[in-house]
Formats: sequence, C-alpha cells, structure tokens
Amino acid sequence: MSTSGGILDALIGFRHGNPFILDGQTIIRLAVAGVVVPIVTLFFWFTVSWASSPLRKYPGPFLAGYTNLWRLYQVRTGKYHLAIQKLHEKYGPVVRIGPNLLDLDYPELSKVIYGTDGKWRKTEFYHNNSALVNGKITYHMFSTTDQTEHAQMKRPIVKHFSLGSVLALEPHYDRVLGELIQQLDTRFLKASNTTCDLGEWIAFYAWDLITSVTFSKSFGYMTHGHDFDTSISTADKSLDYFAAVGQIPFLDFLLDKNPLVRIGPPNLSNVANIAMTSLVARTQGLDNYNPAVPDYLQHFIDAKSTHPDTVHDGMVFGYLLVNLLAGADTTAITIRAIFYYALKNPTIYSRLVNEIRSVGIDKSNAFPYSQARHLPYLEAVVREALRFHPAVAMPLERYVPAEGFTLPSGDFVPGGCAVGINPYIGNRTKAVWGADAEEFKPERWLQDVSGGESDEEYKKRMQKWNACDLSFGAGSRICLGRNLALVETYKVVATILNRYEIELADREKEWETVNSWFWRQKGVEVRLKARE
Ligand code: HEM
Repeated sequence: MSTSGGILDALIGFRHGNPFILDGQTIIRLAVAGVVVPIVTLFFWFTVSWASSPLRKYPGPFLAGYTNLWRLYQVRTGKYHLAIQKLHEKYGPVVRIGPNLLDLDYPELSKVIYGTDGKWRKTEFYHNNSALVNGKITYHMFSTTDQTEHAQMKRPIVKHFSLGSVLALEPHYDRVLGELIQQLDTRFLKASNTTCDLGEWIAFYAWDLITSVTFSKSFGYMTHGHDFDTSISTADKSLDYFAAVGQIPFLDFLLDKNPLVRIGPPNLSNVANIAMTSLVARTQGLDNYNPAVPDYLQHFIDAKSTHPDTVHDGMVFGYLLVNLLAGADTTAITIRAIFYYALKNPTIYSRLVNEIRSVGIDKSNAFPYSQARHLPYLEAVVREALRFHPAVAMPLERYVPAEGFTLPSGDFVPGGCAVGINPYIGNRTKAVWGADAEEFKPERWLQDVSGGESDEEYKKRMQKWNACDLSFGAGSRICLGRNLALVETYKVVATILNRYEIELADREKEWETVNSWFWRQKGVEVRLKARE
C-alpha cells in the first residue's frame, strides 16, 4: 500500500470499521508524512539555497550559512556581540552570519553603507517593531524600510531634535534633575548605611526625563522608587522579542501579527495608553501644558497643521512611541557605562570630578549644559563610554543596492545581499582605534600633545574617528534623538559628581550585561556621600 493510501486509510479508519481508531503502523506512517517529509524537504531546500548562494565563499559557522536559526540562538544567549567578535578574530573582517547576511568589521565603510543618499535600505529585521492598526501593519520612523515613507515621517519633526530646539527644553531637564537629587538625598544620604543601585536610579531618571520632555510630566518612577507600572521591564521584554524575531522576520506573522491568536511580544499597552491619554488630554486642553516651555507632544500635534498631507493622528502616536521606546533605555545605558567605568578607575574618576568641580557651580543646582559642554575631559569620557559600551550592539542591517558592492578585500557582494556593521565590533577595531581599543581610555579622545600630535593631525584623527563611530548609527537613518541624549548625559553626570562623593559598594564586583539589540546592564551598587 502506498503512503498516501495509508494516510487516507488512517484518516477515514475503514480498516477497523471505526473512523476514529488508528493502528500503530498507521501512526508511524502519519509521523513519516507529517514530520520526516517536511524536514527532508526543508533540508533539501536549505542545501540548494546554500549551494547557490553568492555568499557561499565567505567564511563563517557552517550552520549560519544554512539557517538564520544559528543567529537566533546567539541572540538568545545575550552574548551575541562576543560570539561575533570571536568569529572576526578567527576569520577576519568579513563573516557570514546568516544565509544572506555578512557581518563586516570595516568601520571605515560607515559613510558608504550608512550614507545620506538612502540607497542602502534597512532590512526586514526592523519590521517587527510595528503595530497592527485596523488590521494593517503600520511602521514608525525607526522601523520603516521604505526610504520615501521615512523621509515623509522625518521631515515634519526633524528640526525639533536640533541642539537649539533641545536646549529650549532645558527647564524640563532641570526639574527632573532637581527631583533626582532630592530623592537620592532622602533615600540614600539620610539613611547613611543604605547602598544605592545607581544603575536602577539612572533608568528611573531617564524614563522620567523622556516623559517630561515629551508630555511635560514625568511618569513618576523616581517618586515611586521602582518600576511601578512595569513599563521598564516590559520594554526590556519587548526588545528581547525584537532582537530575536528580527533574525527570522516571518516569525512575527506567527507571533505578534498572528491573525488567529496573538502570541507575543509582551504588550506595551501601558506605554501606549499613556501616550494616547496624554494626546487626547492635550488636544482637549485638559493638561497643564505651559506654552513657554515646549514639549514633543505639542511639536508633533503642530506637525499635523504644518504638514496636513502627511501627518495624521496615527503618525503622531508613532512619534510618541518612538520617543519613549528609543529614548529612555539607550541614554540610561550610556550614563550607566560612564559611572561604572569612572568608578572602577580612580584616576579617571578624580580627573573627571576635579574638572567638574573647578567650574564652581553651586552643588544644589542642576549643571547648565552650556558649562558642561565645554569640559574636555567630560566630553572624552562620554565619547569613550559610547565607543566602549554602545547602547546598540547588533549589526545595523542594510541591503546592498542593486549594482552590488566591492569590499576593501576586493570581493564582490551582489545587490540584494544584506550586510551590517555592529557598533560593538566597529568601535573596537584596532586598525582604527589603536592597539588599546579593548581598554576604556578617555584620554584617547584628547590631543596627544606630549606625544607631539599637532593640531592638524589631531583634527584629522577626529574626522576619521567621527566617521567610523557608529554609536548613534549614521547617514539618513542616524539617531534622531542624539542631541536630546547628549544634553541629558552631560547634565546628569556633571550634576551628580558635583554634588556627591561616590564609591562602588564592591569595587571587585563586575556588572551583568545582556545584549538584546540594546546592550543593557545591571548592578552599579554605590555609596553616596554629600560633598562638603
Ligand atoms: C545615548 C543614547 C542613544 C543611542 C546610543 C542611540 C543609538 C541609536 C542608533 C545606533 C540608531 C540607529 C539604528 C539603525 O540604524 O539601525 C538610532 C536610531 C534612532 N534613535 Fe537613537 N539612540 C539614543 C537615544 C535616542 C533618543 C533620546 C531618541 C529620541 C527621543 C532616539 C530616537 C531614535 C530614532 C527615532 C531612531 C531612528 C532614526 C531613523 O531611522 O531615522 N534615540 N539610535
């Protein structure tokens, strides 16, 4: 009897006179048909795609050439960047990490791959960062891969992220910094023996700050002293989903966008609700908005009038969500890295503190950005933290344009293949950053006067490094919020170090990190003392 005959028999069960009872042999046949056949077909399909792929000649783990499951697994370990770094040490600057994806350790190619012409399109990796609205998948500015749609979304609001516009929001920053100081004083100075999880407080500060500049009111994490509405932990889980499912984009249609039953990721409904409630309250004039100090909600609403053809309520909502989800954790990661590495290294810590204290700002006040911005060592520490611990530590995937591309090695990559530079990998390339690239060393960002570096040489080195540093991405899809983040970072580091003496509760203890697109950290436990 043929297999198909067996299946038919099994389905209608006539051999037993009972349509619902299957014998052992039939079950085996069903298993063969239902499990083995698809596996063999998939294996055959993978082998044909592997053998015919134009990327076949590039080195990498054998399994990665077959299936994206390899990189999905690496992402789930939380140590993805380390696995890829090892592969580059073994194979050189080009490693095949997926059937159609090359990871490149050529930071000098940033200007080409991440150009301003938008010819290198984002891949579908980004697509699951989207929502179903009235049954239609809608993307926002970060996740759209369509460059025309992206330009339409960006044009109406980009000017509000310039440094000048961000500085108009400084009163919001100062208010949130005032609350941070007050909470740290009350909770950790007065109760003198209590250690402070500074890493956690930086997250509370960053979330309260982004909600303040967006809605003119904090969510209230600092007031509560914990993640009271679980938005922070839910955002982490939703990034775990984004990073993993992005490796095999069609999984999103089985999970989050499943038309029958939605399986994941964790719902961001509390963040979405707050965005929606605030939007409605503002349009009805029910919140306490003070037009003298603008905020992003108002800028986004105004964009509907200035760009009525492109900006609608759904887009305003998308702008708000991106502000919250891209703006808080990234900045917290950077600030945490600054404190951790400075506190681990007494020489860096005292040089930084001395520079900040020398300005003579009253320690009860928030540090003005205009003063903090002109402290060269603070700038060096900020830049080194961004280089050494980039908030995004996975490849920024792009499609090679139709005409293809020749790598510095002379190898050709045809159009339609995907490539990416991972900021973690590119920011530690010894050929660019020097033999000590694996050290946290802020001095590298200063002019090496004692080593005889001339003004001209220093300028050239900085130009090269600026072009290679991918911490904020580059080109047409460069981070929109970088000015917002830098003002926040300079101000909080200067304010805190101006006011407190800080030491790690346990100098030997290492923090824990997890890489899930955002490379987040846990555990910067400190003791705080008021400065005399
Ligand atoms: C230190 C803090 C931050 C870091 C390190 C950072 C890093 C990045 C990186 C690497 C990208 C490029 C992603 C890619 O090309 O795949 C990006 C994009 C983006 N970031 Fe940030 N970010 C930070 C803060 C912020 C803030 C505060 C906001 C907004 C409030 C923001 C909003 C965005 C948006 C909207 C994009 C997408 C831009 C586009 O595609 O046009 N980021 N960010």
